[in-house]
Amino acid sequence: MPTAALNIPERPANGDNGLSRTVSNSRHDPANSLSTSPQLSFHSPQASYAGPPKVSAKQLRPFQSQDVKILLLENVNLAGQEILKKQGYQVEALKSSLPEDQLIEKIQDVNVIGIRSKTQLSANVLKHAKNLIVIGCFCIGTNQVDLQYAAENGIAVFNSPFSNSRSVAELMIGEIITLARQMADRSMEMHNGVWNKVSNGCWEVRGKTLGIVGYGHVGAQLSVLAEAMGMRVIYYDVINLMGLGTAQQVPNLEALLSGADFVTLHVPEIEETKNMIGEKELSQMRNGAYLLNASRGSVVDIAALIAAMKSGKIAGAALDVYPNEPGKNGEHFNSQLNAWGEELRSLKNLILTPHIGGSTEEAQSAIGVEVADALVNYVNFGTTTGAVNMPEVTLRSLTLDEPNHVRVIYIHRNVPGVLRRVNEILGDHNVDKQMTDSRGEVAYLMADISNVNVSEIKDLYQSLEDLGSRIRTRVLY
Ligand SMILES: NC(=O)c1ccc[n+]([C@@H]2O[C@H](COP(=O)([O-])OP(=O)(O)OC[C@H]3O[C@@H](n4cnc5c(N)ncnc54)[C@H](O)[C@@H]3O)[C@@H](O)[C@H]2O)c1
Ligand SMILES: O=C(O)[C@H](O)COP(=O)(O)O
Repeated sequence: MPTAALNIPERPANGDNGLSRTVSNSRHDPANSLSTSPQLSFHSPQASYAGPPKVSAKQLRPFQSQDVKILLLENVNLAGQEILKKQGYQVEALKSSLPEDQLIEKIQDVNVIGIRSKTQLSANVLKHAKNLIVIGCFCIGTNQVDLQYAAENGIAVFNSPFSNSRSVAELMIGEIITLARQMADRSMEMHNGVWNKVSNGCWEVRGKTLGIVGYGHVGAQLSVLAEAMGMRVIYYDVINLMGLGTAQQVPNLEALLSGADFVTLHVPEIEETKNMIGEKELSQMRNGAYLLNASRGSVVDIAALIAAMKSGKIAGAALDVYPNEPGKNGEHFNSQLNAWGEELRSLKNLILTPHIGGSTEEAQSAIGVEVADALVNYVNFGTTTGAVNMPEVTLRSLTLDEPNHVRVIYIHRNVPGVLRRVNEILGDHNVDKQMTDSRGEVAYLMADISNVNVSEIKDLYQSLEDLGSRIRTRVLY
């Protein structure tokens, strides 16, 4: 009987139309569908994600809240954890990331996973995540997730695009002055009981030129702060952007490198930015210039940087990110992790920080709330606003005076003829509203349909599932 496989119950004997008991949520295997609440229970929306007050908004439930399993890794902020727990979801929160074998074991069981920059959600890991519907990156970068694989398998990915930008920019300002005054070395010497008062090679930053590579959220914040300290700002970006204040865009990377006293990197990790700063680029920098990297470890060829610092070409550097980073606090940063580890640590006027650019109380709680809200909205309503790998689709809420409505979500391959076939299926019902959009190979359709009873849901669900274009079908009510 198909109902068993789909976890869609038969119409109950009490005459209830059964909508409260029904859910369909599949990817490729209907056996992975999640079952639903046996009680009819409409909940008032949680304050954390309700947006503007909607007195009669009906909170859709994809399945019983306590059936939703969430795994949070890498010490996701408590503010975010609380939002998810308040929904009644099962939340397991770990402080560290997990090595691939442990991750593969854990991910098989969960519907939602929350990570930060360390956890690698590769295709190899995600192929084991048969119940996963959404990933929350509680950070800015999403390079650690195979976004395309996720989209093609109906897994939405959300991040927090700018909640830690200010924290990173402020750290850069602190580091620029620290490098210019060799402050880290002087402090280290004093910690070792050595008094070493020097002015040789120490500078004010006023009047110096800051070169920003990547003028996005972080770069633009930094630009404003640097000008306030009397620095001149130039920037290089692959797109034309209006400079803030008197900052000036330069036409290429070489112009930036040769024109700046301090070069700071704020680009994403993509193919084009891999080893973007290597031997050649370091040689194009001014003699005695400084390099700062708080973007991703893959952007700088560190062996080349070590050579440039040893030769005196580069007077100082600040690194917050590394090609290989420890998975948790207390692990060692040494040559076993990165071949040049010990050599790097021995250099003078080099600030090494453990990927703390976004690690402030302000940034972490803002990120926690933003990403947790996005996850709740996706799980409960199917809303993809802000998703980084899916078309952005939302519909106004269903209301409490629409008890027999359901929301159909259909993620499908973006091929000709699908909408016609989907609408033939939905057309047997009253389609109140519908929105569809595509992004690359994947399309996302959301439709609210009315006057539905349970047997119709089962048929509707199965008909959508049977279409060859289907990636994932969800029915929320
Ligand atoms: N160290 C940390 O804790 C920390 C915190 C936040 C962000 N980050 C990293 O910093 C990166 C930048 O953050 P953001 O919020 O400013 O991102 P963003 O997307 O707002 O800005 C990135 C900018 O880089 C530009 N860009 C892309 N490719 C480029 C190229 N080849 N050459 C020049 N410019 C290029 C883009 O056009 C964009 O303007 C993130 O992707 C993330 O990896 C690190
Ligand atoms: O991408 C980011 O936001 C930063 O790299 C910070 O990552 P984290 O949350 O792992 O510190």
